[in-house]
Amino acid sequence: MSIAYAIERQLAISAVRRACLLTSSVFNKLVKNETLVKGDKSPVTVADYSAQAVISSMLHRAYPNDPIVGEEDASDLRAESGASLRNRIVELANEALTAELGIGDDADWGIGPGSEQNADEVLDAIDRGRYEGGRTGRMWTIDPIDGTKGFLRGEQYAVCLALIVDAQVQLGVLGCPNLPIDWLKPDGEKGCLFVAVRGQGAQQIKLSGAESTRLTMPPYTPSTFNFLESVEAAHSSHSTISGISAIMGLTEPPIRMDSQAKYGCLARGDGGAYVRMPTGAGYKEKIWDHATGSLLVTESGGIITDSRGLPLDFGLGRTLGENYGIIATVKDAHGKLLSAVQQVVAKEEEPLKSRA
Ligand SMILES: Nc1ncnc2c1ncn2[C@@H]1O[C@H](COP(=O)(O)O)[C@@H](OP(=O)(O)O)[C@H]1O
Ligand SMILES: [Mg+2]
Ligand SMILES: [Mg+2]
Ligand SMILES: [Mg+2]
Repeated sequence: MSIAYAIERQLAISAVRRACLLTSSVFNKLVKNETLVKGDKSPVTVADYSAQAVISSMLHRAYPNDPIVGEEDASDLRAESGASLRNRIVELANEALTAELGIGDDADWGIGPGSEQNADEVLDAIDRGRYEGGRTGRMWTIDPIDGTKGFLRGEQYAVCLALIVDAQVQLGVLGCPNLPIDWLKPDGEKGCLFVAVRGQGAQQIKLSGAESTRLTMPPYTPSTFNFLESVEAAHSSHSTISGISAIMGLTEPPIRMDSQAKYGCLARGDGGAYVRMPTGAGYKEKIWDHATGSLLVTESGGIITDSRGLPLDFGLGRTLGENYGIIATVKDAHGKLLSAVQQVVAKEEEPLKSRA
């Protein structure tokens, strides 16, 4: 009997691993003019673009009909003003696609020496991520660097890839080059891959090789329970989370970390819950920021919902639509956490209501 998504899993691990090698090598060489500011004021670097090109090219060679929802697009690079950035991205993508890795599960996906692409092919690979998403069919979603701000600070970031079929995440791979393999040894080996397949559990694999560990969240223990939250206060309200912590009577401070590395840490028990609460009206969470992480949560013994207790809906397009907030934790803590979240939200809404 064949195991569901076995080929896709191997391909996804291989693609994320190559993209991680690219991003970590770029970090050491990044120069000032290799970062752009996008329309929404967020940063994007040559590493984001070239990592998306690498993953998208590998997916396309194996599954040419699968659409891709990718965070980045190549419009700024096609302009004349983008020429030097474009050349650098083509060079980086080709370096990553043609490298010989020599790691066991990096099977031959039609890449390796001799598989260079020209500039048009690289830009087209990036632009294959323009798919609008939706309720039916197969699609991949890529966040080539999640936590670009963390990446630029030399802190945590994640390369994220997920396969969604009929609005359900079936497979997710997260690459975290700067994350210690063992949280208790912060100066030890860094570089983790987190992998989950629906119904098949979640694992951590070393970025440097094949060694893997199965992940299970520990049971709820109030004395040690703590939150994982964004570093960027603009992405998730720190004050709401401290209110939730007070209601639950928790004493441990939150761990601040950029990117979906938070989901990887949650799945392996480094942190009790990942809570993300909106800071202002209007921002819609993107599917590539949560697809992989949500499967890591459910496959390691957790539950993930929005702040009203509703499941995240990956069938609405490129965003999670009106989902409000993200609440992810081990099964036996989710009810308590959700009730604390709702109390804080109600309290925060009181002054608004009395003014109305
Ligand atoms: N106002 C906002 N509210 C919530 N998330 C936001 C936001 N502005 C940007 N983001 C998202 O937050 C992600 C980083 O999450 P975190 O804060 O957990 O590290 C960004 O991913 P990118 O870095 O891929 O652009 C971006 O998609
Ligand atoms: Mg971004
Ligand atoms: Mg992101
Ligand atoms: Mg990103």
